[in-house]
Formats: sequence, structure tokens, C-alpha cells
Amino acid sequence: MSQTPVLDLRGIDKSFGPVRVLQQVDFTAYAGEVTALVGDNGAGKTTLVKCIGGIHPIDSGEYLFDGRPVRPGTPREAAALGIEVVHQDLALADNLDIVQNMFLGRERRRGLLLDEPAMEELARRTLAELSVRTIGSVRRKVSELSGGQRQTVAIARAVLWDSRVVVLDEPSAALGVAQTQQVLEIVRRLADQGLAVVLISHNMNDVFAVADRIAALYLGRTVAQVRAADVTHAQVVELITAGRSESLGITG
Ligand SMILES: Nc1ncnc2c1ncn2[C@@H]1O[C@H](COP(=O)(O)OP(=O)(O)OP(=O)(O)O)[C@@H](O)[C@H]1O
Repeated sequence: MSQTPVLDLRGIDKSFGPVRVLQQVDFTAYAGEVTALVGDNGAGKTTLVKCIGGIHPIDSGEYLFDGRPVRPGTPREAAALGIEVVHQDLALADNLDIVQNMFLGRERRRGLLLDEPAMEELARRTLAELSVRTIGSVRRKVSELSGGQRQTVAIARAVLWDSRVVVLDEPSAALGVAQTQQVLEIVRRLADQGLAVVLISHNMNDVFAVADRIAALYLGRTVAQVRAADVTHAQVVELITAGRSESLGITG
């Protein structure tokens, strides 16, 4: 494909002290596609995502955004590029309402005052574009929401800012079947709206339900970047657990 990836990381190394967590990792993600990032516990998925999102500086390697070299050094710098990460803990403030959470730290102001009507309207519109079902009033406290609704608010907060890339770290980890389904529908919709979506998941059903591409890490190394349509569940499980899939001709 001749299309330039939105995210293109090449030969990324990252160590914490003596521990080499990422070694020569390659990772690409394209606009309009869901790229699943898979790997066993400790494979380095979260670390890679934190490098992408500006939380961890990479030690070496190339980081291209729209084909241009970048080095986001903080989440704010990543956000300025249009990269948003929804972390596993969601980082929502329970005692605040949905609007306050969505604009936390990036509030809209009119003069000295907060522009509540504008924030409310934008929150409502963004949620309506995403939500499978209604989430109720945007003035509900986040503590009142279900797990799926909380995930929806966290995703809505991430896409509020003309984002180009949204990274979701295990969005369905704590959800039941119906809520997982809703979140997956949102994930698909984000890609259909033209975002590059990166989805970390351990659940092969979720991966195959929404992913266009699959990138597999094994012990901190990239072992495959493939189209989901070109591989089977069994092959991906083999990549995750053994770092190779004989039938793909990858030697690991
Ligand atoms: N700040 C840190 N200091 C030292 N080691 C770290 C640090 N962060 C992560 N690691 C180590 O790096 C390795 C990769 O961790 P990471 O959380 O990226 O894996 P993961 O693939 O996201 O795993 P999981 O699926 O369990 O979340 C692990 O061995 C972990 O102990």
C-alpha cells in the first residue's frame, strides 16, 4: 500500500535501567484502520504505548508522524500532534461530572469564566457521535456511570481534540459481554471516521472483531505486523505465546 502511515516507529529501543523492555520494535498504524497490538503479559505493549504517547522518551529509533520525524516528550506534546492515549485506569475524576472530565485541564473559557454552554454542547455532540446508547445527562457524575459508560467518556475525551491517533489500552478488560460489544462498536466507528486506532487487547475475539491489522510483540520485540484477514486465531496465539508462527514463515 502506498499510503503513508500516521504512526511509523522503526527500530525503537527502550530500557529501564538495565532492563531492555523494547528492542528494535517496529510499529505502524494507518488512518481509517484499527491496529491491534497484541502480546503476552510483559511483552512491552504498555511501554510502547507510553513511548507513542510521550510519557516515556525512547532511547533510540525513528518515530515518524505522517512521515515526519517527531519526538513527543510529554503527553501534551503528543496531544499537540493529535495523539491521545486512553490508559487502563481511564484517569477519570469520580467526583466530577462528564463535561468536567472531558475538558479536565483543557477547559474552554470565555474571558475569565468557563464557557459551560460550549463545553456542554461539544461534550453532548461528541458522545452522540460515539455512543451506541445514550449515556444520559452530560452533567451526571462519573461515579454514577457503568464501566462501559466510563470507557465511553474516556474515549470521548480523547477524540474531542481533532485527534488523529487514539490508543486504547485494554478497553474491555473490566467489561461484561454487552458493554464490550458497545466499546468495540465505538472502536470501529472511530476508525470509520478516519482516525488511526491502536487497540491493545488480550482477547482474540475482540481483536478479530474489529482489527484491520495486528502487530505482535514477544519479549519486547516485534514478531509480526500482518493484516488480520491474512491470519487465523491460532497463528496469532502462536505469535503471542511462542514469538513465532511457523505457518507464517516467521522464525521469531
Ligand atoms: N518503569 C519501569 N521500570 C522497570 N521495568 C519496567 C517499567 N515499566 C515496565 N517495565 C517492565 O517492562 C516489561 C514490559 O512491561 P509492559 O507493561 O510494557 O508490558 P505489557 O505487554 O503491557 O504487559 P501487560 O499485558 O501485563 O500489561 C515488563 O517486564 C515490566 O516489568
